[in-house]
Amino acid sequence: MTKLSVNINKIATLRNSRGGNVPNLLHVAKDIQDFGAEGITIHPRPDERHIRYQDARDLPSVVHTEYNIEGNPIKSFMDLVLEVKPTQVTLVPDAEDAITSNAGWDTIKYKDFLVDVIAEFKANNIRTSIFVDPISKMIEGAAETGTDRIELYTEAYASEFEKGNKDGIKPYIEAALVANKVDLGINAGHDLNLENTAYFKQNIPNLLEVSIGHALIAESLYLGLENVVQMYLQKLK
Ligand SMILES: CC(=O)[C@@H](O)[C@H](O)COP(=O)(O)O
Ligand SMILES: NCC(=O)COP(=O)(O)O
Repeated sequence: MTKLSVNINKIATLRNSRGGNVPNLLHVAKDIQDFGAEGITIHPRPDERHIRYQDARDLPSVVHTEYNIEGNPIKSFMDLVLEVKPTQVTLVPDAEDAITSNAGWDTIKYKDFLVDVIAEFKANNIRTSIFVDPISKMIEGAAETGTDRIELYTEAYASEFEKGNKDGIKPYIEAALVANKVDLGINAGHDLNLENTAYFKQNIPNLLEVSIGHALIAESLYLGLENVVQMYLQKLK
């Protein structure tokens, strides 16, 4: 069984573009869970361009499934996560000015740093996951940090899949086999969508969770537009 955690960053992007509270992030998070999703993911960035730190504090009032907070463990992020105490924290080594996450951790170079950060979160009963590329030695390095899980960075898979190359899954299968061997739980995410998610799931042994945001929100617009346009036409009769 693979859990779906919906990343709601893009709902906050849309809300922030007008300065008001439409769409209402808490309402959307509540609906997503009512519709069956098993988790809510957010990735507050230091510039708060989408999720604000206050959103992270407000969401526990409605999130009754798994609450996953992703981000680079700079001091303000660590303080926030330790205050909010989500189900899971996913550590992502993204630069402050990155448009989106664009690489996994070098778990060998940053081992000592990761060991300390992970120990602090685990001491506070927060499950830990670290974002990694599908490279065997990075998975083995992840196991040395004490993390509970890894999140496989799926951008490369998604981009190969879009080109029609299903072999893009191969490094992920190898990485998953290593993770299984060293007893790390496996999550995955980034650019997963309605086209490529099933094939990924079918091929990755013991995939515990996927977090999906950008495509899922875009697909919700595509699939919901006809209904809403028809509803407006009714109003205008
Ligand atoms: C780690 C990861 O892949 C996601 O958190 C993704 O980076 C979403 O963040 P943005 O919505 O800011 O692109
Ligand atoms: N961890 C990945 C995530 O939360 C969503 O990534 P994306 O679907 O927005 O690319």
